[in-house]
Amino acid sequence: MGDLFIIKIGGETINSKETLKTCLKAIANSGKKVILVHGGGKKVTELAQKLFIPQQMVEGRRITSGETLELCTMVYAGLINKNIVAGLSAQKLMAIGLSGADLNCVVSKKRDASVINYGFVGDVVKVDDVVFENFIAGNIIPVVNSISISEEGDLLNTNADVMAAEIAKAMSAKYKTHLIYCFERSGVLQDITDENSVIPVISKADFTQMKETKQIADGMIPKLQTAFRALYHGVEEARILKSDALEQYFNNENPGTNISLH
Ligand SMILES: Nc1ncnc2c1ncn2[C@@H]1O[C@H](COP(=O)(O)OP(=O)(O)O)[C@@H](O)[C@H]1O
Ligand SMILES: CC(=O)N[C@@H](CCC(=O)OP(=O)(O)O)C(=O)O
Repeated sequence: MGDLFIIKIGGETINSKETLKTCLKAIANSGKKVILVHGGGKKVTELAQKLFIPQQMVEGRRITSGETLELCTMVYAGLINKNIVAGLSAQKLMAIGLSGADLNCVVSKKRDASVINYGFVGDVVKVDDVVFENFIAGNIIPVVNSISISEEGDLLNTNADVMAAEIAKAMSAKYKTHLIYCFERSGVLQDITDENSVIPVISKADFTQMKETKQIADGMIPKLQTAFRALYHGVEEARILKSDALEQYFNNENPGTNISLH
């Protein structure tokens, strides 16, 4: 079985031209098969502020009104997605930008509103592995944003970590999949104020305990939840690291935090 790297880049990475370029360069230099997944939540939050559209996040997930969904679609599936495709093109790589709606590649179901009403937020129910396989086989890097589509054809906002993990799960029947979350910190930190407190390996029990003590919070919650789920469903490796360290990762230097089922 060949290796496939599902690399997810988040808000801070996307907002910094330099960091984004470093990341894309590391992908190009690696010569590996890659699916790139991105969010961009911070850009949406910034723009929403300018447009006076109030925003609310619950455990790292955005409560998405109709107006916010429009903004998310414009930002994730438009500006950010095309910038990344252009950045890969600058590295002489062929890339195609995809939302879940394109070729119906990631189908989701609107979240049940009975406990918390998240609005137009979708949980992934189906990933079309053949669509991704065809691009990869043609040496084309799929660049997937966090807009998905429901069975009824409605666009929905999906957390980008969820998108990445679900794609990794779906591809693990054919590849040894590696789920790599790149973000702005050095890994999962024992103490959020201390960049040197990276936890090299985190287990489910550690996560549960650190969530309780609030040492792990906000956007780190979906990253770890989805990573454990992915490992449980056949993904070979899940790791959280600083975006600048992607090259070190490809050089087998084990930067950041390895997520372990045990
Ligand atoms: N223990 C922790 N270690 C590292 N980051 C943490 C931790 N707990 C909470 N976080 C927060 O999680 C954030 C990452 O989530 P998020 O902002 O959604 O990133 P991204 O946009 O890259 O997905 C970090 O910026 C940090 O503020
Ligand atoms: C439902 C939900 O929370 N969707 C996310 C999608 C973007 C995202 O996940 O962006 P980052 O990876 O940069 O955080 C949001 O709108 O913030």
